[in-house]
Amino acid sequence: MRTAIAGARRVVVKAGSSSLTTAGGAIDAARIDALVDVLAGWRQPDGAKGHEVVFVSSGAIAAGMGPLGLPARPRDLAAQQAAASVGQGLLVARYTSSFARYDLGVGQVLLTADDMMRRSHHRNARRTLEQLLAFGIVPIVNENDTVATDEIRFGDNDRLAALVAHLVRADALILLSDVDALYTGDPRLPGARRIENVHGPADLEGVRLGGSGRVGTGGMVTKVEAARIAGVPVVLTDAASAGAALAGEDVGTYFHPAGARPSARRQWLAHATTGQGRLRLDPGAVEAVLRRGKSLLPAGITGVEGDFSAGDPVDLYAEQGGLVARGLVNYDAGEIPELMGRSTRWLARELGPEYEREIIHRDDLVVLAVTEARTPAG
Ligand SMILES: Nc1ncnc2c1ncn2[C@@H]1O[C@H](COP(=O)(O)OP(=O)(O)O)[C@@H](O)[C@H]1O
Ligand SMILES: N[C@@H](CCC(=O)OP(=O)(O)O)C(=O)O
Repeated sequence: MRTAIAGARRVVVKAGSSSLTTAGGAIDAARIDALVDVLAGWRQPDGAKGHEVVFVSSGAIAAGMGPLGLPARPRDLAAQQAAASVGQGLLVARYTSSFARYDLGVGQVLLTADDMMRRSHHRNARRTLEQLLAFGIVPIVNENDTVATDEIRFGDNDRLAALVAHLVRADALILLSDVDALYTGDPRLPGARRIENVHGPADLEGVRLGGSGRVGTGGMVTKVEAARIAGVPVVLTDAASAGAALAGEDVGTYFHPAGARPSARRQWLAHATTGQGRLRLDPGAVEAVLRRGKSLLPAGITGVEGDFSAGDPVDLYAEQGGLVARGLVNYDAGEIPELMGRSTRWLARELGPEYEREIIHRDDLVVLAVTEARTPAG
């Protein structure tokens, strides 16, 4: 029995395109109803409130294929977006009537990677989701496919689901695919064995994470990555096992979270943002940030790259080494060269007391690497 799942009060459940649509590019109404039966049953056990579910649903592009007469999942972005536009409406209409069988309302929430990255959008999305849950609504989340460009798209919904789990501080994440577990290799090939538990990267050594199926994207790679960043217990299984997974039964693959859950702010910084520039750190600063949990001061900076503004996330690199950390910077890129290598006391005396502040405060820093960043002197 997986007690962390059985005892969860708020879960994010994500279903892939392959679990929701038919080969012909239409919504699979029977499978949607079966899934909604499970979610509604879990959401209101014996009519009691207190269980909350946020549902991340893929399938917009796949559901739009049939109505548009597309024989296969389109490859070009404009056609994908057109299909998603048609399919998303059909999907939500289907969820609305399916959940209505249980007197449950649904609310559509469409998010972009950019919404996840911008702190104000992120906060706003959290408020909306919390409010929907407080109203007893089941939020149905998908990527806002029609506005996302290729460069900034999630593409698959696995990472989006992990970020939504952070956003709503869920207790667990359930990823539903067309395969009932992670296997040692593509289960369509002979010899593949089910992996029951993943405690860390060592359990994935030698595992072949093959490509995706007929209509999905990303295959197992994005699911394993989502499980790594979720910060909460994750079960990967198929839609037919959703009820058993929510009950904490031994189905699918259970990814155990690594260590204590980081703060919401650090989870956001590490997984939802991308660095808008780089700062190079001398060995002493690497050591201070990496091992002593200190703020980054101007004295430890040896280089600045990129064009960022105060408040942006920037990546911190060792002088000749790898990525060390990411943080929200307190200065514009153009201001940093004259501060680099100076003590805060010198800066306050020469430039004024407002220059006494750190480049990045330790509360706004998240460590991203431990070993590679060690410098010879570090
Ligand atoms: N090691 C593996 N374990 C399980 N499934 C795998 C593995 N390698 C490749 N796959 C394939 O990944 C597919 C699921 O990925 P995908 O189509 O992206 O799903 P979804 O649409 O549910 O997000 C499965 O159909 C399976 O054939
Ligand atoms: N936002 C897209 C998701 C794309 C996709 O294929 O995702 P998935 O099936 O989860 O790998 C859609 O709704 O079609």
